[in-house]
Amino acid sequence: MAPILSVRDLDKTYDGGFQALKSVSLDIQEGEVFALLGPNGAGKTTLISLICGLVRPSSGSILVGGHDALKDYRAARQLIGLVPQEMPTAPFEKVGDTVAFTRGLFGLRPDSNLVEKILKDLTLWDKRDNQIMALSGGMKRRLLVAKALAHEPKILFLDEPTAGVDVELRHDMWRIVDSLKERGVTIILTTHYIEEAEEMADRVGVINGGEIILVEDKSELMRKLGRKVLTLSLVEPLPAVPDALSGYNLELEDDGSSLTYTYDTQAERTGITALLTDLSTAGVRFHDLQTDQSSLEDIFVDLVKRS
Ligand SMILES: Nc1ncnc2c1ncn2[C@@H]1O[C@H](COP(=O)(O)OP(=O)(O)OP(=O)(O)O)[C@@H](O)[C@H]1O
Repeated sequence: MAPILSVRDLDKTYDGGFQALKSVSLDIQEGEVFALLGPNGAGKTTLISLICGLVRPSSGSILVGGHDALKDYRAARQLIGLVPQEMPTAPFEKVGDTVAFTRGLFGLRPDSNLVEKILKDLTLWDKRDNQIMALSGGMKRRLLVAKALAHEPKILFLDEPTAGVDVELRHDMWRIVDSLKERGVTIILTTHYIEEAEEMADRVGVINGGEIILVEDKSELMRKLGRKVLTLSLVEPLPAVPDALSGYNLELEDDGSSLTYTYDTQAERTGITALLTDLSTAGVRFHDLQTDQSSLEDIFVDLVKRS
């Protein structure tokens, strides 16, 4: 199936001469949740702004649902909902009105049933007659989602949806994303929270210095994440790994005083029980042991450093 969003060789150099994006290519499939991770200034907002038509690319192409985002801007933009980080609307406007108005901006007929449904889904229905300024921070975040959904987009961009919010609202937002995904909405979110990508994404992309340095299925990343290291502090240092233990993925460290065993937590058998038995048979004694797990965060930090 053709991707719902296709970005090719996208470059963006801002007026001052700063190159914020370098030859970015990315395909997003319909219905997937894609998390774009990157440190501050990596180019995440620039990429979203280009796709949403808020900023013009220096070169490259963007196809949204088959429409050229530059030549056929209106058709492309109609398919996109954008949830920005900040509330840009007037504080005196009423919650229900602002959602209805946003729909109108896309040239669509008023649809009070749809507005009601969106507000109910986002638990804002009770607040429909409140002014925006009377909403809590969490409600304002939900209103941003409601506004972005008012024209029934097929693709929803969430720019840092849970930056600076409490745990409860973060989980709320995850549930909202889940229910949108169930309805077939394609979701692209930027986040600094690796945990968020782990929780929600089908695929993860990492951007750094304006370049996409990795795009991978989350399950594949989780497989890497599943690596664990068992470190045994030995009673007597060893000059080499005993031959009897050569079948294990073992390494000697700290001048032979610790032995590390790397294993896959997702594997059916970790091999730990057998290893401990074989260590005992080989007369290798230890006085302490610990396990460490590489997190997606470690992988991310490592990738960004290397690039
Ligand atoms: N209008 C602009 N003019 C010049 N440079 C800009 C402009 N907008 C962004 N930049 C620069 O482009 C780079 C990428 O910025 P961008 O906002 O896309 O990063 P980001 O990944 O979204 O960062 P953050 O996580 O901090 O939001 C930064 O170095 C930024 O200073």
